[in-house]
Amino acid sequence: MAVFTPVTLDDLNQWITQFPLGKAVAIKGIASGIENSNFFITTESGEYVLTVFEVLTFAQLPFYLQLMRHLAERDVLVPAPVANRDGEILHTLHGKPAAIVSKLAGSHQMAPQPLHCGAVGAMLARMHLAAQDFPLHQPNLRGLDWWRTTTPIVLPYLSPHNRDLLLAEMTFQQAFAGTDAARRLPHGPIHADLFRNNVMFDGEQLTGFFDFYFAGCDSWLFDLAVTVNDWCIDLDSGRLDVARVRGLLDAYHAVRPFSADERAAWQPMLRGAALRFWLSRLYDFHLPREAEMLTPHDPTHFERILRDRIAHPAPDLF
Ligand SMILES: Nc1ncnc2c1ncn2[C@@H]1O[C@H](COP(=O)(O)OP(=O)(O)O)[C@@H](O)[C@H]1O
Ligand SMILES: N[C@@H](CCOP(=O)(O)O)C(=O)O
Repeated sequence: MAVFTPVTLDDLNQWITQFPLGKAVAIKGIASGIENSNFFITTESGEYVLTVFEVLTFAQLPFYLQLMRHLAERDVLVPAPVANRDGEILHTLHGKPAAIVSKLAGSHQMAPQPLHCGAVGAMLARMHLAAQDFPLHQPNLRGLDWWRTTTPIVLPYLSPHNRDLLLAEMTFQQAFAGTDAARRLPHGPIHADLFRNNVMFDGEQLTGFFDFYFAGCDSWLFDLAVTVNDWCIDLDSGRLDVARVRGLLDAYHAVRPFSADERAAWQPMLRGAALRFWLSRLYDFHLPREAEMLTPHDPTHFERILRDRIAHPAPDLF
């Protein structure tokens, strides 16, 4: 379980008086997160999610919370931040930034079919379009600059075989980022972590995207590559499942058609998206933070995906 900052029902009841939510009746730590301390809370007015932010700062958080509010107001299915009586959505709990958001119905779809992938692709395209006029800017904090900083930190922990892979892929990605096609890619606010465990489904109905705390401005295609690398693969091998890839890409394309530049950038982008999570998992695995209980994600999963994307071309964008 990853609860870095414990919050008791008494703590919560003293704090929640500033919200129009009534008295808190239950609080339960959520085991599955790895970045923040998350809790399901029940109040007299319903069920919500409380997040105490462990890494992101007061200065960075308005981007994420305002983005969620912006999207929710435009009928993109995301948790809506709850404002206190002064209209504020970013708060302080135990000296750390904290927020309450609405709880999405349903559960994760961990065995997605092409139909589920289509629902995710269509909602992702709607999200990209709806965020176009979002006025705040923050870079993708897990983008190329972060890859450059993190590579030398994790390198000493790697086998020679993996060291070669990481260095070669960094060279490839930096060259790709310098091309005109890469610079021309349409971009804007992206989710940047849209894995199966960050989407809720109620049966076959998508009920929402959540966990926007890796969001930032980057190419829309990068967001798509992150999503395809999780939703459309066989989890054991990391290989792409063509029917699910087609379901996701075709549904996205129907809402927001791809450009020729995006088609040209698709294969490098899938590799870059695999590299990003290989790096973060390597970092978390070899340099873990203290937590009450913490289960780091397996880095070899994304090493396999990266090797596969290098060895086998993915289905074309359209
Ligand atoms: N708004 C929400 N509605 C419903 N469940 C949520 C919501 N936010 C988080 N959760 C639940 O909490 C779990 C952990 O949240 P997550 O945002 O992934 O944590 P972290 O940011 O620490 O990685 C999710 O897998 C989900 O089950
Ligand atoms: N999706 C990332 C890690 C982010 O954790 P999350 O639980 O907040 O999605 C990964 O799988 O490495």
